[in-house]
Amino acid sequence: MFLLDWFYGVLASLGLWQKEAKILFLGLDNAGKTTLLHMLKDERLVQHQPTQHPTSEELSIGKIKFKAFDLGGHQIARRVWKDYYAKGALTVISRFSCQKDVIRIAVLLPLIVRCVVMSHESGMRQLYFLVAVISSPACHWFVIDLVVDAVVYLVDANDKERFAESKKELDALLSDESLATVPFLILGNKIDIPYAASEDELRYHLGLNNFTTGKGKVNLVDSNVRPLEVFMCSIVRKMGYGDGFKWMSQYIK
Ligand SMILES: Nc1nc2c(ncn2[C@@H]2O[C@H](COP(=O)(O)OP(=O)(O)OP(=O)(O)O)[C@@H](O)[C@H]2O)c(=O)[nH]1
Ligand SMILES: [Mg+2]
Repeated sequence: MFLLDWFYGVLASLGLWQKEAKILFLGLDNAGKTTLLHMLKDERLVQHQPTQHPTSEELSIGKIKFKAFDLGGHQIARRVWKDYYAKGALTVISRFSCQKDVIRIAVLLPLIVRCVVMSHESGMRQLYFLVAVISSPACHWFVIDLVVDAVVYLVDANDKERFAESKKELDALLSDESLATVPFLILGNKIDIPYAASEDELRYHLGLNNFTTGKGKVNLVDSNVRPLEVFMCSIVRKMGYGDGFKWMSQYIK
């Protein structure tokens, strides 16, 4: 009971109680994604090796579900980010999940042919997923689970030399059609370090001055505007990210 109360308390304090949120943790290597995930999971500060392979953490008690995908931030790992939010083929697969196998294959076959014809890398990635889905029901459910509710994008606010690199990756995510309506929480991490950038500085360097949608309760339902805000935080000091998650939770359906 103690565990349940504690867990409820953590999620409620982050505004995620009774929500089924699937959240991607993205950002350059060394930004603090894994540290944050484990802080959310068991409030412990753990020193991690750089993440080599995508991992996910799912916690579920009663109606509470919270699933976070921690995708590594180093250059090779960034190549798979898209696999976790791309729509298109993956969405089609999920639509036909409940049908009989024969219908599924009839629908998927033309897609497979299309993937083979597409010679570039993304065609091969889609092909890989299609084959995995057909051959394994488990894989299939894994793919369905990848519809994203929100992106938490972490930036090391102390690593000013990499702001441009971080902006480049962020811009690519923000301009991706698949994420057009997905809320973005930008966390400027490591403000416990004295020379870390200020919030204004970070906004400026990430080119977000005209794109943030406001802290607090801002109704964007009819506006066609994607929720996006910057919050500064220190994960090691357990400060700042709670406000960010509360802000984000109002936009998770
Ligand atoms: N000073 C300070 N260091 C932090 C903070 N959060 C994380 N770190 C440190 O930053 C380093 C990288 O953290 P990780 O969580 O491994 O970073 P990551 O984003 O998962 O990196 P990749 O797995 O390589 O993509 C670790 O040494 C952490 O201890 C913070 O709030 N303040
Ligand atoms: Mg990591």
